[in-house]
Amino acid sequence: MALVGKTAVVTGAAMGIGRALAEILLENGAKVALLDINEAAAERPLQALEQHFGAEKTIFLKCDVESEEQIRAAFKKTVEIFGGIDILCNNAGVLNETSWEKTISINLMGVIRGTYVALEQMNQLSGGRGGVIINMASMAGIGPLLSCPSYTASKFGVVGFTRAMAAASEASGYGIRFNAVCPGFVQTDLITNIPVRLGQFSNLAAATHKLVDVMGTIAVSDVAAAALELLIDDTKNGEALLVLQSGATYMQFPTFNPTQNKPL
Ligand SMILES: NC(=O)C1=CN([C@@H]2O[C@H](COP(=O)(O)OP(=O)(O)OC[C@H]3O[C@@H](n4cnc5c(N)ncnc54)[C@H](O)[C@@H]3O)[C@@H](O)[C@H]2O)C=CC1
Ligand SMILES: CCCCCC(=O)CC\C=C/C=C/C=C/[C@@H](O)[C@@H](O)CCCC(=O)O
Repeated sequence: MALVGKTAVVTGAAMGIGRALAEILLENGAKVALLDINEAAAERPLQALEQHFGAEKTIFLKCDVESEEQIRAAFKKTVEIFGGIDILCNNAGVLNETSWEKTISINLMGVIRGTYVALEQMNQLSGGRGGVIINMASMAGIGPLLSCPSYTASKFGVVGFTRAMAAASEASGYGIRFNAVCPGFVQTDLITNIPVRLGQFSNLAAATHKLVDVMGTIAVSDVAAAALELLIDDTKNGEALLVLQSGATYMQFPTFNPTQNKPL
């Protein structure tokens, strides 16, 4: 899908990966609604984006992805201003093993909430224009990260939800592609103060730091470039794209043959 003239919504867009997603969308000609719970953090980046791409190309909307009401209001405003929604990047996320219910509510339920509300605007079966939904998962959505079981569960959930929605959309004719991005460690605030974020698993902080050292970190622009590939390539649906220092790789998952009741 060519991005020129399209409208995108990015959650968690005030900083980190979300901000980079907004930037690459704008660079490729899309209009972007930046949603975030943290209005103050969005102020400067928004000004910079407005200066660079034009104030008419961006809008900031304060939105907590834990609230279906706030998501619906933000999407409604986006449609009023930009005329529709073609792209949703469900990116907002936290790492907080102490508040594990909040971690699931933001990282997994936030993706599901955002997707279901977006369907009301995007689904071709209900008058929408179709489009693409990108869900920000993690490498921890493919293989478990020992120090953060709840975060891992949330990201496994995001990958599973994305693959199931891709199949549902294809079978039903929503006209929407669904893909997940699965980065390794990325240089953002989320990987600072790791022991505090790990809560009862803080004893495993050293093992996690060692993993960061071994794997290295990637830049937010690497993640945005991988997401761009999934946005523009119309053949990609139900993919989980692993993004590491060595490059991006499409994950292969085991398939199951129900007639033989065994893996293929
Ligand atoms: N940094 C990393 O190493 C990796 C991050 N990810 C994922 O990428 C996504 C973005 O993370 P980063 O940019 O690294 O984190 P970050 O902490 O730099 O940015 C997260 C953004 O989400 C916003 N946010 C948090 N809770 C929210 C809520 N309830 N509603 C709306 N916005 C909310 C924050 O205000 C912030 O602007 C997350 O889903 C994270 O799990 C995935 C793999 C690796
Ligand atoms: C402090 C954690 C930040 C989490 C932010 C992320 O989403 C980054 C995830 C990055 C890497 C995940 C790696 C998972 C690897 C496992 O599947 C396994 O291959 C490694 C097992 C060893 C271990 O868990 O230490």
